[in-house]
Formats: sequence, structure tokens, C-alpha cells
Amino acid sequence: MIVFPNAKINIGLNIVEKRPDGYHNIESCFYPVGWSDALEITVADHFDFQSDGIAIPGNNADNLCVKAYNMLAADYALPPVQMHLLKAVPIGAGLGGGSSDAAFAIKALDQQFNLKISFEKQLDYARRLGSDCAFFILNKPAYCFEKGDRFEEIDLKLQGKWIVMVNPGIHISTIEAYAGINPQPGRSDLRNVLQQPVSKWKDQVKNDFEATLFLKYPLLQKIKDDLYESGAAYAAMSGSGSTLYGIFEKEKDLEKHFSKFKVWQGFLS
Ligand SMILES: C[C@](O)(CO)[C@H](O)COP(=O)(O)OP(=O)(O)OC[C@H]1O[C@@H](n2ccc(N)nc2=O)[C@H](O)[C@@H]1O
Ligand SMILES: Nc1ncnc2c1ncn2[C@@H]1O[C@H](COP(=O)(O)OP(=O)(O)OP(=O)(O)O)[C@@H](O)[C@H]1O
Repeated sequence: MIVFPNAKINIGLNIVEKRPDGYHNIESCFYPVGWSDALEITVADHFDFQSDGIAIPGNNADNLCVKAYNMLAADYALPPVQMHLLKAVPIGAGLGGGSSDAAFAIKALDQQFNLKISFEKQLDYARRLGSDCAFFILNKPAYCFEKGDRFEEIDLKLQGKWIVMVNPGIHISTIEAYAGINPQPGRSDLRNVLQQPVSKWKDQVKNDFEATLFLKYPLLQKIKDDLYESGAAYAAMSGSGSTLYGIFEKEKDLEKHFSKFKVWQGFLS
């Protein structure tokens, strides 16, 4: 079986408070986008994991695909498999790429081996692997809260709008990004703000990671400004960075404009 774990963007990201467990409660809209990896799972004589494309830091045993397999193999009679990951989504990029690989591995193993794991139970497994993972089990536009691992579907009509994502190749670890944050409770409900037209979001839909990370990496601010100058109706950083995105009302080819960087552009669905 081959699946295509796609990335997400965060539209708005309020970091509300630090939790007793050291994590942060957040509020954000997670939106699936087309930038994707490919993950192939085939039955084999012994378990094996290989990856191509972008090099993934760490050992294979730490890979979230391997962790997903081991987690399910502890509870279900799974045969040995070969997992082959083609890594195309930038890492440490705020796009949730590794989390998506994990969630898609859970969904693929469930389907391929007819495990009949309920949606709720798949969410529980995903939450064990990372805060962003649960969203990718649903993989539809969602308002996420608590650690980002609880959500409700949100009716955001962005279908047919054009997105340009620009990754400058700066690796920002999630831990590093949260470390520089002063949480701020009591902001307006993001769900209401997002009901306004995209062109009204600019001064109201904020990513709390931008302030500190733009000071540390001025290039990020420059790319965001450049997206607005290129005609974006809304531009922001996704998650803990370093990817910036712009949402455009009409198709706009910016591949050459941002040729120094990794770019993915296409229609939102
Ligand atoms: C920045 C976001 O991508 C926004 O969608 C997520 O909040 C990050 O989620 P993630 O990469 O799945 O993060 P995890 O693997 O669960 O956690 C990595 C580290 O990030 C910090 N972390 C993560 C999520 C959260 N709500 N609060 C945190 O403080 C913690 O230090 C944690 O040890
Ligand atoms: N399948 C995978 N793809 C990417 N990274 C993985 C994967 N499995 C494990 N990892 C580990 O996770 C780290 C990246 O996590 P990190 O949360 O910083 O970035 P991300 O997956 O791009 O998502 P985000 O920045 O949105 O949280 C890598 O450095 C790597 O060690």
C-alpha cells in the first residue's frame, strides 16, 4: 500500500498558557495542504525501514513511522513489513511532516491488515506519538486546542484559493520555538475571526511564534513581506516555522521569484 502523508499549515496560532506537564495549551486552525511525502508499506520477511529524499535526523528506530508500527504491533498481530518513506516535506519546518507520516502509518496499517481500529482509538494512538499527529487522522480543516491534539471540524471556505509555501531551509525545532514564548490567555475566539474574508485576516490572525523567531531570523519577516508585496491576501508563518505561506485569490506562479528556497504552490482543497 502506498499513502501520501500531506503537510498542514497553521492559520492563526495563539499560545494560551503553559501547562503543568510543561506543554502549552494552544488555539489554532490546522489546514491540510498538498505538499506530501510518500510512504509504501509491503509485507516482508523481517521488519525494515528505509527512507529517501530529504535526510531525516536521528536513527531509524526514532522515526515516527517505525514508532507507529511498533506501537500497533504491541497490541495487534502484525506481520513484518518493509516501510519505505520518500521524504519531501521539509523537516523542522512547521508543516507537521513527521506527525503526518506517523498518522498515515497508523491509518495505512489499520487498512492494510484490516485491524478495524476505531477513529477514536486511532486518535489515541496518534496522540501518543506527538501533539500534531491526531489532526492528520482527521486531515480536514480543524480548530485545534489544548496541546493541539483536540479538535473540532471548522467550515473554512478556502477551496480554489492558491497557496504558495516558502521554506528557507532554516531548521527550527519545536522545543526551541516554544522555549521563547510568553503565553497570553484571553484572546478573541479564532473561529469567529476566521469567518471574515481572508483579506481581513492580516491584522487579526496572528501566529505567536512570529515575534521571537522573526527577531532571531530576519529572513522570515522578509519572505512574509515579499509574499504580501506579491499580492497575497494573507501571509503568515506556519506553526513553529520556518515555512512561510501566502494565500492568494488567484493562481500566482512564484516558483522563480523564490528560486533560492524550497517552494510548493497549488490550489487549496
Ligand atoms: C507548533 C505546532 O506544530 C503547532 O501545530 C505544534 O504545537 C507542535 O507539535 P509537535 O511537533 O507534534 O510537538 P510534540 O512532538 O508533541 O512536542 C515537542 C515539544 O514541543 C513542545 N510543545 C509541543 C506542543 C505543545 N502544545 N506545547 C509544547 O510546549 C514541548 O516542549 C514538547 O516537548
Ligand atoms: N518521518 C519523520 N519525518 C521527519 N522527522 C521525523 C520523522 N520521524 C522522526 N522525526 C524526527 O522529528 C524531528 C522533526 O520534528 P519537528 O517537530 O521539529 O519538525 P516537523 O516534523 O517538520 O514538524 P513541525 O515543525 O511542524 O513540528 C526530526 O528532527 C527527526 O528527528
